[in-house]
Amino acid sequence: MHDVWKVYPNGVEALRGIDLKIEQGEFVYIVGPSGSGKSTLIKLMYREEVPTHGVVLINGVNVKRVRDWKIPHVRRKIGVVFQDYKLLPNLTAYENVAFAMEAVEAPRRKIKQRVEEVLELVGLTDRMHALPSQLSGGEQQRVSIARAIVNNPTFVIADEPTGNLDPENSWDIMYLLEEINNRGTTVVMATHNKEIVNTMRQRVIAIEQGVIVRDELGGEYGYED
Ligand SMILES: Nc1ncnc2c1ncn2[C@@H]1O[C@H](COP(=O)(O)OP(=O)(O)OP(=O)(O)O)[C@@H](O)[C@H]1O
Repeated sequence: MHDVWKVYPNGVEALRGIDLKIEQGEFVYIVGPSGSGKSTLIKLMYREEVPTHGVVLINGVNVKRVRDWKIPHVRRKIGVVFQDYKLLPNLTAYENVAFAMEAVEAPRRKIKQRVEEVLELVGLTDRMHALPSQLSGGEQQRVSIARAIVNNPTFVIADEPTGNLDPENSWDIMYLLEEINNRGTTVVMATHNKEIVNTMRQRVIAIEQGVIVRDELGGEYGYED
C-alpha cells in the first residue's frame, strides 16, 4: 500500500496515509483500538473496498484498476475468514467448501479430492455432512478456514477469527493458521486477542485513528483490552 487513504461517504477518514508492504510467507497481526481502521485495512486487501487515494497492490495487481468481472479472479488467490464464519446455512460443511471451488470453475473430479483433503486438514472428516447449525462455533470456524484455503490462495486474511470462540477453540484456530503459514501462505489477521499475539510472536502492525503507529517483528499486543 502506498499512501492509502479511505474516506467513507459520510466523511469518516478511516485510513489516513498508510504505507505498508507485506512479503509472501509473512504472518502479520493487525492490532489497535476499536474503530481505528483495522477492518477497513483488511477490506482493502481483499478488494471489498477500494482506496479513496493511494495505491493497493495485491500480488502486483492494482486493485483499483481491476474491472468488476475480473474481481473473482483476484479473489481466487485470497482466502478470507470472518469472525462470524459466514457459512451458507443450507449447505453442509462439505458443500460450503466445495462451493468455493465451483465458484472458480474447478474441474469436477478435482473438487471431491481437494475438499476431502482440506476437511481432513482441519479435522472435520467425520462432520463433513453436517449443516452449520449442527456444528459448534469452533467447528464452523474450521469449515470457514477449509473454505478459505481450498483454492490454494497465496494469502489468507482473517478479521478477528477468534472473536466468537472460547480460548481452547481459539488456539485450535491459531494452530491451523500457523500450519497454513508454515506451508508458505501469507497470513494477515486483525485481532483483539492479547494472549494470542503475546504468545505466538509475529509481526505486529498497530493502527490508531487510521495511521500506523507501530510495526514490529516479534512484537507485542501493546494494549490493555
Ligand atoms: N461503511 C462505512 N461507512 C462509514 N463509516 C465507516 C464504515 N465502515 C467503517 N466506518 C468507520 O471507519 C472507522 C474505522 O472502522 P473499522 O471498522 O475499520 O475499525 P476497526 O479498527 O476494525 O474497529 P473494530 O475493532 O471495532 O472492529 C470507524 O470510525 C467506523 O465508524
